[in-house]
Amino acid sequence: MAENLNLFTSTQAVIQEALQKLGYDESMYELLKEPLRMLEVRIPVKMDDGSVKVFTGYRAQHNDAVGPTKGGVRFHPQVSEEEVKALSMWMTLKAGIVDLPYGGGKGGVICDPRQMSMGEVERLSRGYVRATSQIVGPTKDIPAPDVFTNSQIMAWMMDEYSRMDEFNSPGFITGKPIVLGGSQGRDRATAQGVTIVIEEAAKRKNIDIKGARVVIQGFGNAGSFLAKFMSDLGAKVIAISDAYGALHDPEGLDIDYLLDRRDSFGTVTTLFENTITNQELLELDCDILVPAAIENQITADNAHNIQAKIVVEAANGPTTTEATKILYDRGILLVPDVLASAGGVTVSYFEWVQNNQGYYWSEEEVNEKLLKKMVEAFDNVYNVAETRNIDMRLAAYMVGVRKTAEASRFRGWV
Ligand SMILES: NC(=O)C1=CN([C@@H]2O[C@H](COP(=O)(O)OP(=O)(O)OC[C@H]3O[C@@H](n4cnc5c(N)ncnc54)[C@H](O)[C@@H]3O)[C@@H](O)[C@H]2O)C=CC1
Ligand SMILES: O=C(O)CCC(=O)C(=O)O
Repeated sequence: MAENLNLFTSTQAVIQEALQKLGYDESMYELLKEPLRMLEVRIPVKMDDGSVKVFTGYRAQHNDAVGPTKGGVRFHPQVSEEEVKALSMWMTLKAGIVDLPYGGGKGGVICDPRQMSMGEVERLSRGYVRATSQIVGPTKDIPAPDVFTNSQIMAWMMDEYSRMDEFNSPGFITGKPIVLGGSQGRDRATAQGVTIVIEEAAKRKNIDIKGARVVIQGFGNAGSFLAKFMSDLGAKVIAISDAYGALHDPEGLDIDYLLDRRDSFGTVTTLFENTITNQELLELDCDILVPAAIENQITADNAHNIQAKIVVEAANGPTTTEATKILYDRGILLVPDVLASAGGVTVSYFEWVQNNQGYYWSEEEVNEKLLKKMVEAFDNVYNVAETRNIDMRLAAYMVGVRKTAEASRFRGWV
């Protein structure tokens, strides 16, 4: 039978298993198997050549029993309704795992910002906010950056919302530039969180980070900061990649040089000739493999060939359910996305708290609070996995779904 590559239905299956293991009945699954709200919008944008292009966008709100929904907005050609739904469900799980007062939300627009001018991207970003304005807001649903969106786009979105609201609303969105109320450390928070869980996982597997061989797929916000942090800790980053190919040097790549040369979409390999493919990168001999780009990269087709001892998912959904089982059976420790990449939303929460109180923290304060949250979350999930003899993904779903399930129960929804 063909492997299930559908992110939405495969997420549903793990949520169902997690709820069963926690002792909830079928009605809880009925509530949590889909987002409570899903808005599809069409956004007309005046292009630079005078034509009008109409883009399709989405915003999914999985569950708001705990608090406002929260999650990034993705600008990518492969965005789809089902992908956005799955991403919103993963945000609920992340918020539960790091214990934030949020439910999960997520948005996306089908577009390729790499082929658009800055002006076109600005008009699209403002159009997205106008189109979704009825369901988003600082106490309803708080967007943030994701694939191919960044702090400049957050600034335009915040400005558009503030103009409509006739009020400066920094808490409407996170991942903003610091001068507009962004938090210290948000730009590197996802990678910082991934670094913390890599250190925790390495301890469990008796791997010394100093000298460990690390392979990273993706060289954008998550992947590039991670490469820097890993090489600063003395690891050898032997391969990195972007959408066009991968660079490999068994002696270790010069990360500072590559950071200097990459563009704002995380592209760098196009400057080199001796590249390998993203698929070859995943199967390289290494200690730690970090998929930090897109979904469905480790599947039943290549899971048997993964040589890493630890796989840490910085990206959302890079490993299929079947591949998760194969890696588990092979004794490879997989730290799942909903735990590993939760550093981003954690510091987004810190940003929102700072916006709400109008008092801003130092980078040391942010880092200290992030470290505490991530270590606690890792311990929690790891212990559930060990005690129950299950893989860390199922354990993370059990930890992550509980808060929303309980809040829904207390509210009398189920
Ligand atoms: N930015 C954040 O705070 C967070 C990001 N994530 C996840 O991390 C992953 C990467 O996100 P960011 O680094 O923010 O995005 P980004 O837009 O900064 O970088 C994306 C990277 O992926 C590469 N890429 C794009 N399409 C690809 C393809 N088809 N094959 C191989 N590589 C491809 C790009 O070339 C780029 O290097 C995504 O799954 C995202 O959802 C998760 C949590 C938070
Ligand atoms: O920072 C946030 O609020 C959300 C980050 C996000 O979209 C994610 O973790 O996938």
